[in-house]
Amino acid sequence: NQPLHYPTARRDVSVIDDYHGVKIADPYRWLEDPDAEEVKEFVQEQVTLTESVLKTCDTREKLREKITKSFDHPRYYAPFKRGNKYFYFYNTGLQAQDVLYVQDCLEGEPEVLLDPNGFSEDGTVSLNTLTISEDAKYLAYGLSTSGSDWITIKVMHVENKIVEADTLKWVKFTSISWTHDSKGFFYSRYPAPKEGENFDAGTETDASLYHELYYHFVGTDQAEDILCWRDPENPKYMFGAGVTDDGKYLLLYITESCDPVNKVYYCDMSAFSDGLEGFRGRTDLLPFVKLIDNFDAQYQHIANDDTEFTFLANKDAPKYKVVRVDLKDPGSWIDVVPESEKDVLESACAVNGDKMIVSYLRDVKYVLQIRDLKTGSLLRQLHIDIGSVTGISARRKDSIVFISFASFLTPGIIYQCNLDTEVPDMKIFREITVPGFDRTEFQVNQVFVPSQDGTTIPMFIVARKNIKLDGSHPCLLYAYGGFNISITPSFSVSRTVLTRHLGAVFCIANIRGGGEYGEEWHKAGSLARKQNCFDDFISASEYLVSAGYTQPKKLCIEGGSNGGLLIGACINQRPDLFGCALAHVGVMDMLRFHKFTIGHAWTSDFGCSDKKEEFGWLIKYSPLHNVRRPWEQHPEQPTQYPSTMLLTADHDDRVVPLHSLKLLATMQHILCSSLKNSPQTNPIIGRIDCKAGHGAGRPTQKLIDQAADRYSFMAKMLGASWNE
Ligand SMILES: O=C(NCC(=O)N1CCC[C@H]1C(=O)O)OCc1ccccc1
Repeated sequence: NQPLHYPTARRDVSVIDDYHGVKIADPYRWLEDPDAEEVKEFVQEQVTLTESVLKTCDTREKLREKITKSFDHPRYYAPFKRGNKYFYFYNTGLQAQDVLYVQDCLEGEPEVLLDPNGFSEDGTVSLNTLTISEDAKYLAYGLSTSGSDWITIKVMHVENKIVEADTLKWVKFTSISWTHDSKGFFYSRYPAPKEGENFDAGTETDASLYHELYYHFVGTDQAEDILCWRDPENPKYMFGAGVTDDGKYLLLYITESCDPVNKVYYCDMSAFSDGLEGFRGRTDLLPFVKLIDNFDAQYQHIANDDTEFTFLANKDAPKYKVVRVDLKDPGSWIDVVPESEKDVLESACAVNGDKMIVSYLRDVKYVLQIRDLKTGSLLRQLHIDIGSVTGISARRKDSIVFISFASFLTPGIIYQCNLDTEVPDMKIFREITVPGFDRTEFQVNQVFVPSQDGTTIPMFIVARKNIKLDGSHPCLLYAYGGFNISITPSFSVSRTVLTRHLGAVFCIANIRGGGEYGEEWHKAGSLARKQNCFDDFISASEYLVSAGYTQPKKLCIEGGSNGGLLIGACINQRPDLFGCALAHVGVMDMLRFHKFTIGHAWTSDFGCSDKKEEFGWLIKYSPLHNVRRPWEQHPEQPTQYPSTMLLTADHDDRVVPLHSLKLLATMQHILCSSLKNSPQTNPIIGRIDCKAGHGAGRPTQKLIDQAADRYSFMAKMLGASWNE
């Protein structure tokens, strides 16, 4: 490929920070201001460069066509019952956003209740959250614009579909929970950010601090909302509230980071003679009792029978367990379902009055059981194939529950399970089929790969049947590795097109930092041990080469967000091991991430450069600070960085675009532009989207276009050929 003309970005060598005595230059600091003309020019130049490269990727239009065709199939989501109505989301195939339907019974005539596609021409307004009142009288929903985390809450009257005047602004990271009198709901918000002229919510990078819990009465202005809780002494604290099934208690969850730990306070609302009316206009907060007032563990409410509360918890149980406490005797906790030796207790949901559906993760595959809510004893194993339970739609009062399932070769099945019958049947309620996808052509296997320190890392490998292990296959390896998040089997439309038409092998490595084996696995890939994530991913890559699936120049690695950090760190540490790298919305400046939007909440996995010891961890792998010329590092075997695409978007206020912009400028400077005949001939480019964010709510067309761009780039750089 002909040498590219990279834009030259100004280097402000005067910006030098002192971290505990260590001087660190940050010449692209100016790229941190999204409103600066110079930054907009930098972005535009990168967009032009990237478009010039993508034009040469000759599978781009074929991929766009095939992915569009594959996407064009009806997609149902599990129904959920509220009051005496059923609700469900459905997409005919290529609709930008899924549509909410309502019906009087499962066989009833469905009606469109809420169609987010009507909120914008280009589908960039999405439904971020939705909660229906207990009697199904009202629907409260949060709309997000251009993929930003900011939402605006609206209220709709379900019966006549009239949207009330209520408009709640500056809401972010919230649950919505109605009081059972349907007079209003609890929600969380931030103070309004300073709105300069033409303020474009979601492009600002200000830190999100001082979260507050409010109660909104339907039919009133937000200004009259009742402030229920806040904690100005702890600006990082975040508040989530939920009304218990009996309508009696308000549970307040307090978190201060992304660690699976939270405080639990409760308020007995039955003590209020007239609901929250009595609190109108008052300035004191709601009277909460502090059940758990520390961050030692995570507690998630499952059910309560008056003062007897059942929680899913990880207190002294890194693989989680079900516990119970009586509010009258808050010191004595009992185990209802003890922690399992091997399996991670992933979820527990009270159903059919006296039962609970629990899901376990066993070597990254799901196990589903019905247990007695009181005693925890096992009643029934629900058989499911290798794959993921992607949703359990059930309430304690329901005897009919819906279980959503998907896997690498199963686009989606919704099972209907009647818990009243002796043997609960798992009947197929809906099944998603993808045009042109024939599962019999593919095989999935799971291997366990030793990492550098001997830890075995699970990896799923999806390939066409009977491929020769001759190292000839283009291979796409994906991982995440953080925040206690488990990457379990899922179906991907674009991936099926890659395996079908480019002969690609697709792999997911369940590296440390995730939740695959519980809290120990998460901690083993965090803080001082974050390097384990990179070691695991490199070992997984080396396995794919040594086992004959692929070879370095045919191996593409991909990850997003914390997974984008993974990609950035790995191409710095082993530029020789990969032919292509795709890093989505990566956290790339590990010394400054905590200063922007919600980044301060991530110090639980990363640490913080404000602390000397933690600065020592971060400076060693921070992508932005570890770009070096491989041909200078190892003159004996001249190598270069893989072809690299950094993807970001202007309204990403989860991981602000400055991370990718600063890394892009740094890589292009060090590796590409500043040397005349630089050995770096593999392109280093950025795909910067507009009216788009971190990922949630992305409209179908943008999903397709991005997939066509990144995978046609991959195909060209790996030399993969198209077979019809
Ligand atoms: O920040 C996150 N989640 C973590 C997240 O989005 N991360 C963590 C690292 C970068 C990015 C990612 O990997 O998607 O969600 C916001 C939130 C809500 C409630 C309490 C705390 C925080």
